[in-house]
Amino acid sequence: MAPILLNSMATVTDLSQSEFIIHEPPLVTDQVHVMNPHLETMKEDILYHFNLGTNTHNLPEMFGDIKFVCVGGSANRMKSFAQFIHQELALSGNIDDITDICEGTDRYSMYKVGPILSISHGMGVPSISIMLHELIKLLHHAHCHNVVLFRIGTSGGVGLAPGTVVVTDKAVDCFFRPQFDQVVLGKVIIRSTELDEGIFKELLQCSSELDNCPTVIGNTMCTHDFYEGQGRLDGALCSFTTEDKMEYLRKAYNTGVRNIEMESTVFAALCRACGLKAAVVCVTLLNRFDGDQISTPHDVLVEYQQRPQVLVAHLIKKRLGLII
Ligand SMILES: O=P(O)(O)O[C@H]1O[C@H](CO)[C@@H](O)[C@H]1O
Ligand SMILES: O=c1cc[nH]c(=O)[nH]1
Repeated sequence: MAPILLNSMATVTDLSQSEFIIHEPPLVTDQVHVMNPHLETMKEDILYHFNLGTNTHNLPEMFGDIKFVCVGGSANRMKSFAQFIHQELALSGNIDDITDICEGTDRYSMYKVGPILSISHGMGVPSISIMLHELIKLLHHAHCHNVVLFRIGTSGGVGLAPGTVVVTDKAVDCFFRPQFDQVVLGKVIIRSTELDEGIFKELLQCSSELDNCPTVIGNTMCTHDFYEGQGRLDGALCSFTTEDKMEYLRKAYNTGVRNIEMESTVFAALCRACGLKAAVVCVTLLNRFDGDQISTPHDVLVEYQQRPQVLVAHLIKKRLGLII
């Protein structure tokens, strides 16, 4: 059956017309678009996994000034990013006083430093997807505008030296398609994963102003698994040969894929569908043509993980007029 186009305000009845529905996003504007008419009828919205809510918290007062949101898998990374950006912006106060806004739940951690929100999202599409639904509603309830989102993460490199930062051009699925498929009421909704060209070019320019931050623009493949799903030979299961793996990686490389991680497609799709500008900035921990195990010493991995943070912090400081 041919795909049909679904605009953002289509009703559920439209879903019965096709197995495959391509979701048309709104134009990116300065507003956060929540694409859900049901929200307007709710007396209260409980952001359960953040332990926040519209009746229990003054979201505009708490978050109304947010301009940048940085997300990454690990709670510790996002805490250190909050402390790092606090120092970079030379804000007053002690970095040890930056507390987890979501401390009432252990699902995600959230830190606010001036106009920057730093949030952990766990591993994989379902985990970041839940976080993003609540984050986008939070930004909406807080009346935020002109917000840019960054995923600052780690990845496996495809034909790149370990430690290279990849700024994502297109987030692609494991068939190398720039799309995210969401099953809704038993039907597949296809959403575009195109990212904002302006921001990834700005990030590339920022990288050229930094020492020790080798950066390329490339496609990022998002998988639903770290082991077999990323063509690793070292999982508890493996159903393919070394040659099969190499052929898949070569195919990926030839379509423009330069790194592999586990959240970029849904991140790009949800941000785009809600009119938010976004960028994916992930460092490579290894070159997958050379192996599967991450055997790099811990201190080197820590330094690699800081590269996306340094790059995004540089862009934020430029945008805030703190450096020219
Ligand atoms: O570095 P983070 O953000 O955790 O992301 C990457 O690392 C995890 C796998 O180790 C996956 O979630 C992958 O996307
Ligand atoms: O190979 C890697 C490394 C980090 N994260 C991934 O998803 N894959």
